[in-house]
Amino acid sequence: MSNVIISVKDLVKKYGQFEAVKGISFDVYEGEIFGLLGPNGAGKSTSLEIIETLRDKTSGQVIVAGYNLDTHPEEIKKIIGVQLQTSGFYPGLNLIELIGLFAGLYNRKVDPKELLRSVNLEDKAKAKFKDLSGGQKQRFSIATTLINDPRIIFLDEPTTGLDPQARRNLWDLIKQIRSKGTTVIITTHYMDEAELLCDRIAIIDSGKIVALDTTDNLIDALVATGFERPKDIKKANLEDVFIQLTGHALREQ
Ligand SMILES: Nc1ncnc2c1ncn2[C@@H]1O[C@H](COP(=O)(O)OP(=O)(O)OP(=O)(O)O)[C@@H](O)[C@H]1O
Repeated sequence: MSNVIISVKDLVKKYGQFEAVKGISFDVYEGEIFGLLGPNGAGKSTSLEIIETLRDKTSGQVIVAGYNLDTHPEEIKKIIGVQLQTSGFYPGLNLIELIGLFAGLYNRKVDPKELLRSVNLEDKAKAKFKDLSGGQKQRFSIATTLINDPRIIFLDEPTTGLDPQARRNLWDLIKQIRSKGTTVIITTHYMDEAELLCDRIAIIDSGKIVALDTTDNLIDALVATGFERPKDIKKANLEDVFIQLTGHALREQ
């Protein structure tokens, strides 16, 4: 049986009279990639930001790695990595300088070259953040979540706006991070991404969890209701064509 690393019970968040999160409960196991899926406004970011200690909750209980959010938020901060909006990075600094800045904030010593190598950006060490491509920016922002050697990282829609190669490359990176034992919590609007990447998925709608299981079990449960998809008559789709023609390799433009 896997260890529970995050336990959320009856979490409620009200913004004034509006209840954005309506009493959700879920556990995340150590070492898994856990997906939060839901339409815009479902309450995904609110829930994540509460667990990340960045937003106050209205009620409920959150335990992260044995630490209660109410009493030990500082301990939680030390063991998590949070992907910041890339707009928050100083655009004119190069990647080595930015890593130095973050390492200082965390009071950590890191080898910037090693960190950049882990996200396949060693060639860009001297490049300014603003001169990176969209995919490179995302990889760099994931690198910054790893600076404090966290046990859990939180990724909020990490592949939005990326091209197919860059998305696949990012999926590989996320799997690689998990293979080292790091727990990953990710929000996404992309079903293919959730299906490929996540061990388990919680589907959130209007502040409630409407389903929580492995992708396989969720699909099997739907099929068991008699649901049948219109038959795919072609064995490939346009994305397959695109990848076949333009290659799998990551673009470093
Ligand atoms: N600071 C705030 N004040 C008032 N209402 C808020 C605030 N932040 C979020 N909300 C509302 O709470 C609800 C949940 O928002 P949240 O950002 O958590 O959703 P989400 O599932 O992350 O959506 P998205 O996929 O669009 O990021 C929305 O209806 C939103 O308008």
